[in-house]
Amino acid sequence: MKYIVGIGGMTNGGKTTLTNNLLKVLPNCCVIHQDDFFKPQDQIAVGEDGFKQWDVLESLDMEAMLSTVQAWMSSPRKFARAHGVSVRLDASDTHILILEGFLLYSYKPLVDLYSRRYFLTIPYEECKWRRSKRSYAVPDPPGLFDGHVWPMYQKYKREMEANGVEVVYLDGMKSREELFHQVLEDIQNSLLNCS
Ligand SMILES: Nc1ncnc2c1ncn2[C@@H]1O[C@H](COP(=O)(O)OP(=O)(O)OP(=O)(O)O)[C@@H](O)[C@H]1O
Ligand SMILES: NC(=O)c1ccc[n+]([C@@H]2O[C@H](CO)[C@@H](O)[C@H]2O)c1
Ligand SMILES: [Mg+2]
Repeated sequence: MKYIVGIGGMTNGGKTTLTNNLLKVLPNCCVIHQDDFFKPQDQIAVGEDGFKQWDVLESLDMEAMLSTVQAWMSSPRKFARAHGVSVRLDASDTHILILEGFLLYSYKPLVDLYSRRYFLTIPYEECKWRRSKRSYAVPDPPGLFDGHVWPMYQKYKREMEANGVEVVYLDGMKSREELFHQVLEDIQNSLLNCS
């Protein structure tokens, strides 16, 4: 069985942390990070607001991300081997793929491929605080969070809800451990229901 999990949601919600914890324990589990598909800086549009528009879908090479997902779908075993993931030879033959990123549910060709879509959220103040402590490959210019990051987050979330995309909301204020156990248990239950 092939099982695709989305760990999506807002910037600094804890997506990468949760994903890395799940990867340590889930068998036959590969990962694709959406952040690896950002276009080069010179291809990022500058908005009327003067900010580079990093937080829009057009700043990501989603076709390339989709191709990578399709490569996993056509042969999870080969994909795992190529990415250094050890494959267990047990009877169930379940293969899991985690897609991790901030705009997972806004690109139509991917939306229906998920078996389960998680969406991490934290309050505005916490998000702004966590983000201010981070250093990205391209540092945030002053005002980017309120001028671009937060409004784009709200816009895409509104669209996702309007489109009726079903997600499991996760409270990113819970501890790392609690989130890990909650999601692991949920994935295990959902896998049992699928098989
Ligand atoms: N459950 C948690 N409670 C408190 N802090 C957390 C929790 N999970 C992650 N963090 C911290 O919050 C910050 C963001 O975490 P992480 O990088 O996992 O988020 P992300 O959603 O992947 O963010 P990005 O938008 O940069 O991809 C990090 O400093 C991390 O250590
Ligand atoms: N990874 C990058 O190239 C990059 C560059 C500039 C900004 N970002 C930020 O990453 C977040 C998603 O994880 C988004 O909010 C981007 O602003 C990433
Ligand atoms: Mg991350």
